[in-house]
Amino acid sequence: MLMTVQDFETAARMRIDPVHADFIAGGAGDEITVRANEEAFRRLRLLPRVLRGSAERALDISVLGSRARTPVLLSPTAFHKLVDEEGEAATARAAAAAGAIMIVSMASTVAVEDIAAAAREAGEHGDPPPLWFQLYIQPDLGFTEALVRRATDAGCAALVVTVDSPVRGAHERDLRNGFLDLPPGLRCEHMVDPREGGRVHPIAMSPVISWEHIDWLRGTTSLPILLKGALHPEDARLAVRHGVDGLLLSNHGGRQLDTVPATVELLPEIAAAVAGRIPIVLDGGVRRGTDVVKALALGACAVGIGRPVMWALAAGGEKGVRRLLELFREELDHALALCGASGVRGLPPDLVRAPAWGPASAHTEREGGA
Ligand SMILES: Cc1cc2nc3c(=O)[nH]c(=O)nc-3n(C[C@H](O)[C@H](O)[C@H](O)COP(=O)(O)O)c2cc1C
Ligand SMILES: CCCCCCC(=O)C(=O)O
Repeated sequence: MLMTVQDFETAARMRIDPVHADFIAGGAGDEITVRANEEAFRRLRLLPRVLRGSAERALDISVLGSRARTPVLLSPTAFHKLVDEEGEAATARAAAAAGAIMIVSMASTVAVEDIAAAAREAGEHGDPPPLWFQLYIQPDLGFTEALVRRATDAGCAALVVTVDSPVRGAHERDLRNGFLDLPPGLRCEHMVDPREGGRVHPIAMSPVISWEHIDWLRGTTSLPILLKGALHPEDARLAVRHGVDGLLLSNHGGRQLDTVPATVELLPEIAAAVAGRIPIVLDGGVRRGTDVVKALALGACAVGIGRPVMWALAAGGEKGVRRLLELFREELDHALALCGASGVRGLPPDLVRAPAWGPASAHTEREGGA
């Protein structure tokens, strides 16, 4: 029975090519940050209040004009057709049914128009939250602008610009496995260039992308823009100054620069830097309802999940992702009830106790003896 995120991973591994499982699980370098994300959540403690709960908890959110029935959104992940023949269309149907925002990856194997159609189909009897679109700004700005227009026309309600990838992270598992390209028959649908008779461009990750490009994008679109992957508080302040509407506080699930801190560890500092001027969504290592509570109490308005969605899709297709999102909902509601909270909004930071991070705890660990 699929009762935890770990169960989905175990089930997925029984069904998919180990090379693809490595692509999903893996990170950059020694994968120190991959592990740090989950470990940081485990180290945090919840300190509940008593005699103040409510019969039902409100889990709905509204962020940058997008309303959702859950604060757990689907972070952008590439190549869903690697693990399911319907790929991102199946994921979108599950997200729409759960009332969850899905961020469509620029590197998706289904086109945004078809993903949007799938979401509408599943949300037919309700009102599904809109999709958001993730973008790597390409040095070819004409191509980038056309893609932004395409995502906008498809109904995407926000742009998530990934800025932690001036070059691609060193995914050593993929290098060892020789997994350097998509298998025949699959392609990044958004990289098909109509100007060049349908040639498929590689996604450029370019170190020349700068704040000027963010200014350019700001002038090109009226959609809300979130930056994904800014980790330094000074960059968070700069984002506000450059007219960015929100942050997706993310270290790319440990797949870009290895040894950067866990995102939840950075959250209080980033929240202080933006001081409520723009909303913060956090991803990286969110595996439990209690993790969601911790992130929201420390200043995020929502959280994203990456690998769990890929495992669920691989384990059970659309039904698998539906079950995963239901599981997060059940766990979140349960954790909130136990915390004496009436919903996901306005959770106070004193709900979370953090051990001393940094040199003091490192010293204690050494003394404990390894
Ligand atoms: C298989 C995989 C593919 C990813 N593809 C993208 C992508 O196309 N664009 C992007 O900005 N981030 C991408 N990410 C990073 C996720 O958006 C997210 O930041 C990360 O997975 C969150 O951490 P988690 O996996 O621990 O939940 C990818 C992550 C994984 C695991
Ligand atoms: C060169 C293809 C880039 C796909 C981007 C996928 C991604 O971000 C990841 O972490 O993997």
